[in-house]
Amino acid sequence: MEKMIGVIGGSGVYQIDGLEGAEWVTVDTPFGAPSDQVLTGTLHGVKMAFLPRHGRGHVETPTTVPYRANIAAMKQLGVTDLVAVSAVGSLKEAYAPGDFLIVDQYIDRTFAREKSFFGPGMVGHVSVAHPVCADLSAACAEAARKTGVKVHEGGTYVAMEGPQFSTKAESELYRQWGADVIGMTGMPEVKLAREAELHYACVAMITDFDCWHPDHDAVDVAQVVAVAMKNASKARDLVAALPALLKGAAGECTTGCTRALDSAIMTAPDKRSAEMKEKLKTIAGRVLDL
Ligand SMILES: CSC[C@H]1O[C@H](OP(=O)(O)O)[C@H](O)[C@@H]1O
Ligand SMILES: Nc1ncnc2[nH]cnc12
Repeated sequence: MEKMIGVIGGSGVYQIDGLEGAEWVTVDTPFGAPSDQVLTGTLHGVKMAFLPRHGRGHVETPTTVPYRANIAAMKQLGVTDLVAVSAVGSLKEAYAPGDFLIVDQYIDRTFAREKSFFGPGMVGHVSVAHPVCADLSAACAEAARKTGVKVHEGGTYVAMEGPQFSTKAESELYRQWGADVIGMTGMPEVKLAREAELHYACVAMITDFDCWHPDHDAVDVAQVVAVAMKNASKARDLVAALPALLKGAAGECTTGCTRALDSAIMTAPDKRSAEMKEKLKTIAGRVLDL
């Protein structure tokens, strides 16, 4: 299978540069329309697809981002490796605004989102014990280092519902849990990417110390946006460095991302709904007898 790199851009990252044959394409999926059109093209000989998570102009809230449609659209276009870029707050003194952190664990505190492609008539359970692709994450760390930013490899992302920022008590609680950064969109994106058997990595761009910090009375959107805008050019440089690091055929990884569905589906073959089979053709066709 040919490798295709997908990028989901977060706050401040609404486009990527330098694509050959760049074209915004409309994609429809059985899970609805994604946040926006998808920018497709080729970068240094590798096929690319870029989707702004909140839509161009930042229209979708963290709750209304159509996570399932976004992942399904990437899968339909042939994306094999998906890199998520997200603005986050820091929960530790050592992670300063302007630094990048390559996420390797999550705590899911979201509660108002569709979190699975599966459902009645096709019940499926994948493992997210190791939620990101270790190989793609290592490539992202390498690409990030090439841009000159300070990179932290590995860290836990608390996904909160939002859209309000945390209370100080919540922020202190997450720090006690040992979490490293906080954002509003990491979940269920990473879970859905696993269900879709994509290699997925998350590049967290630190924009602020959350409200726990003695120098921050509260998180200030103007400051977050200012840092996000400054980080955005580094994020685009990181994306530009990825094709050279990932070139080659798509394939299996040390995490087992492309085998996630091997034993995930519980529903007996004669009880699987025809409607669900049709809906899940692109996501789970590999393991469904279609
Ligand atoms: C502008 S701060 C809050 C907003 O920024 C982050 O979005 P994304 O992860 O898409 O970069 C955060 O999760 C909130 O949605
Ligand atoms: N402090 C914070 N809390 C939640 N999401 C964020 N995104 C950027 N900074 C954040």
